[in-house]
Amino acid sequence: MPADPPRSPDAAPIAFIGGGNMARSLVGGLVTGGRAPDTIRVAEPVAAVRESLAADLGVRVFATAAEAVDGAGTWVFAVKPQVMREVCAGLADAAQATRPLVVSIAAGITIAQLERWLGGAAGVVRAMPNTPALLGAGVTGLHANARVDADGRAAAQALLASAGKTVWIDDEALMDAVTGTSGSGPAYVFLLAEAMEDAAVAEGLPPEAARTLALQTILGAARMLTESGEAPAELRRRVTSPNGTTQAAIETFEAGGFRTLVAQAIAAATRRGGELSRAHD
Ligand SMILES: NC(=O)C1=CN([C@@H]2O[C@H](COP(=O)(O)OP(=O)(O)OC[C@H]3O[C@@H](n4cnc5c(N)ncnc54)[C@H](O)[C@@H]3O)[C@@H](O)[C@H]2O)C=CC1
Ligand SMILES: O=C(O)[C@@H]1CCC=N1
Repeated sequence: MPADPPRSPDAAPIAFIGGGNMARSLVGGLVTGGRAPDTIRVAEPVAAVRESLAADLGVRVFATAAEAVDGAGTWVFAVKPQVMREVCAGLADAAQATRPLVVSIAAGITIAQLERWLGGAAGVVRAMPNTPALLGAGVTGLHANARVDADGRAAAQALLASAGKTVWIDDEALMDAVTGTSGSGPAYVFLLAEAMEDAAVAEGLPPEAARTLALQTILGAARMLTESGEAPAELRRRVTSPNGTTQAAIETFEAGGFRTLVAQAIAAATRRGGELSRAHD
């Protein structure tokens, strides 16, 4: 039997407001990392989601945010940008009374907005994780306002580190670019997987073989990218024999404007972050 992970029963309670996909990934990472589940309080209005969080992870669940934040020193806002203003307004009195460390993972929503909606003068960390957090293989960009002290920054970093790597971003204006690169980024790789699989089937491969070939290629390439210490361009060069098959494919990608298209896609996602902020102010 493997040893149980170290437990931290004395850890100060942490509250999640919103118990959807990203919250589940982050809470799962915390529990796997050894945080006592009964120190995690999750507010989630959908009963079925609430019950499955409690059953799967052993965390304490509540129907309302006000109940979940009671006694918690860190509040993680994991609701959609559309409802963030209303959710914050409902907690403003409690925020002013208890001055929690606020962590928001909502795309686009700015620290100034969060402070304003919470009644002013809050220590806020804006974080942008991504779904591989579910496997502990995520990456999160983090930006803190000046009201967050070193302990608060360390606490926020530890929280997100349970989901994977963390990167501090000094300029909050760049958080939408983080969203466009890594927050939305897993979907770009999934799209590539779909396209490779479809193309393989179009070349005559059986669907099951096409999926295995495409997915394992992406996994192997991702591991080489992260484990070899080599630059992506160098790894690509080693696959590309002169006048070989890879060269034929890469020339086709380049002629089709692949790099420009990727840049345009990330720019569109980045712009949408700003639009979400303005639309839900
Ligand atoms: N899904 C992703 O890949 C990523 C999402 N995000 C951000 O995370 C946030 C949540 O996204 P998801 O987890 O994907 O959405 P989701 O829809 O799975 O989860 C949001 C949850 O909030 C709950 N909720 C709604 N109103 C509430 C309220 N008043 N109080 C408490 N909970 C309430 C909903 O019932 C839902 O379960 C969004 O702001 C999104 O921008 C950030 C990084 C990546
Ligand atoms: O698509 C979205 O708006 C969210 C934020 C990053 C990933 N999913």
